[in-house]
Amino acid sequence: MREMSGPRPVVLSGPSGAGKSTLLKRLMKEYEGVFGFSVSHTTRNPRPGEEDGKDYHFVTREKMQEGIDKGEFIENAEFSGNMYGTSKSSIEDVQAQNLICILDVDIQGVKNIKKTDLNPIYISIQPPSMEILEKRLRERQTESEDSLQKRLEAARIDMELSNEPGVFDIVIVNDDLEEAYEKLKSVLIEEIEKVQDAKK
Ligand SMILES: Nc1nc2c(ncn2[C@@H]2O[C@H](COP(=O)(O)OP(=O)(O)O)[C@@H](O)[C@H]2O)c(=O)[nH]1
Ligand SMILES: Nc1ncnc2c1ncn2[C@@H]1O[C@H](COP(=O)(O)OP(=O)(O)O)[C@@H](O)[C@H]1O
Repeated sequence: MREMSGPRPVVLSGPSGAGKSTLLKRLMKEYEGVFGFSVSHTTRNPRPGEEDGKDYHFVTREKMQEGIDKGEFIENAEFSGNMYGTSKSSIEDVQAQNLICILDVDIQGVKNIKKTDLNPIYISIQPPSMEILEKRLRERQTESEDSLQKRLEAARIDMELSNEPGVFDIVIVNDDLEEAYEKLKSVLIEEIEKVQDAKK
């Protein structure tokens, strides 16, 4: 599946509420025509403002399981009571355009992608502390209390595993947003310039 000459994909992971989407949206806006987002499938309900086919492919459990059984996914996981997964075509669609494919997956996704030949750059976005993470998740106002607690529980596991050596190429602590964004850019600038040069 990996095009040897194409740009290396990027996996962004880290606790829910760490700031992955915020950083990603900014990156994709600043470097239009450089990145392509791998649109995952999920069984969770769309949030206000989320678009089907853009943020996620919103599907039923039955539909998702059917795709998994057919071998259409490179990885899938259960997170906070819902199914999430990366389909092969979501990555191929981006790679066919010679863009840097960005995947936003949880820690189970990271472990399973390591078993494939995708060979991405692995980046973990971490919150400064559990307290700040909880505050940001509450202020985002997207989760029920139950869903919030499940995310915090998963965050504890994520924060432990992410500190193990060799799991991530880089761990970025998202305290000050500007600083975190600059760090993310500096990690990716080499790949960004390759794509920009190829277009000239
Ligand atoms: N393994 C895996 N995890 C995913 C996928 N898509 C999203 N996730 C992860 O699922 C978790 C929940 O995502 P979401 O419901 O959008 O909530 P949010 O992270 O709080 O905005 C996050 O950790 C995502 O990184 C996927 O295709 N595979
Ligand atoms: N550095 C930061 N300082 C303060 N708030 C932030 C920062 N980064 C993100 N946020 C806010 O925290 C919340 C969670 O960020 P989000 O990007 O949705 O996280 P994720 O995609 O990792 O779940 C959002 O409301 C976002 O606006």
